Amino acid sequence: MHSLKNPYVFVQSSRNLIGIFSRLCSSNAGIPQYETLAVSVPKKYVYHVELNRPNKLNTFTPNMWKEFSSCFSALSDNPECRVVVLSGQGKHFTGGIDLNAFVESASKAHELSDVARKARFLFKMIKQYQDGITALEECVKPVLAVVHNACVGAGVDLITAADVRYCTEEAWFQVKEVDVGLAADVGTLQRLPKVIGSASIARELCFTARKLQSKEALEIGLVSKVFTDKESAIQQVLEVAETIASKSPVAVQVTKQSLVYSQSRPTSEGLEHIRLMNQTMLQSDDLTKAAIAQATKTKTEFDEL
Ligand SMILES: CC/C=C\C=C\CC(=O)SCCNC(=O)CCNC(=O)[C@H](O)C(C)(C)COP(=O)(O)OP(=O)(O)OC[C@H]1O[C@@H](n2cnc3c(N)ncnc32)[C@H](O)[C@@H]1OP(=O)(O)O
Repeated sequence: MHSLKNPYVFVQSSRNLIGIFSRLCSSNAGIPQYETLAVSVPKKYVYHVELNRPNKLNTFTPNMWKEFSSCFSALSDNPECRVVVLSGQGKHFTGGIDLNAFVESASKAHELSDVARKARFLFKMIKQYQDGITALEECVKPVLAVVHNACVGAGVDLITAADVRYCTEEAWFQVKEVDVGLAADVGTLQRLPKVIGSASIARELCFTARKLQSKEALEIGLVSKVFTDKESAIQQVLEVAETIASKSPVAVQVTKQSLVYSQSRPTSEGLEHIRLMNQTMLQSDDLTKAAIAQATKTKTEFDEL
């Protein structure tokens, strides 16, 4: 039926067109665009997310926390994305939270007259910031972080929520929060001890806010590898990402989900979780395809997930 003769059809098709048009405007050939993050696709199935406030040392603004949530949630759902490489543009990986923006946001709480209202305001703000970091952990695709130069404060919160960390020789890390009068509250205190497997070193780093150089970061297991410079780091980490992307997305994504689920739970609960996952996933075509490819020493392609 001609849409002009039927107002309902006309309204619906206009809405569809507006939806398509606004999606086209907000994306670059299907790649979502953000104000504080630059997203590109350097290899098939490999997405590269860069902190993109180089003139401000990639410091975190209120919008950046929100964009972490939207970006990593979108990548988690995007079947064309199998692995994410995370790095920073400009001189440093990140100088941590934008202290000017932070003071401005926190001072809004002081404008409220009552302690309960102030507390509720700050509770919501901290939750939103926490959600931005947790989005990396909740993204079912592996996130490989590449740190160059400074990774301060919120930067450590961010990378400890990633799956694998790499850095350059000049990189350094600092759990800076106590120096700015804060107990870190968006993930470092919870994740760093698990990531490095040493409560003693984690506590020392958090209490003293001392700088941790790349060599020591490698020794304590904060990073998997140290590269000479950023360019070679990105190039080689993209190759790691490509290897991961060539494998069954079912196998890789369920592996991440099981690792994340199990990291803070008893082994028996982790085993039950993977049992429940694999009662379904073992029926996937990927298992047969991968097994045949292994047995016949051939390559195979897996459908998008
Ligand atoms: C609810 C709370 C949630 C999360 C909380 C997170 C807490 C944190 O992130 S704590 C850590 C906060 N960050 C800092 O304390 C970093 C302090 N800065 C530095 O250590 C250094 O500036 C540097 C990042 C190592 C960079 O050094 P360098 O390359 O030598 O540049 P500078 O000359 O020092 O700085 C250039 C310019 O940037 C300004 N600046 C630096 N860091 C920040 C920041 N975090 N926020 C705002 N502005 C920052 C610095 O003041 C300089 O400004 P000029 O106007 O050019 O002087």
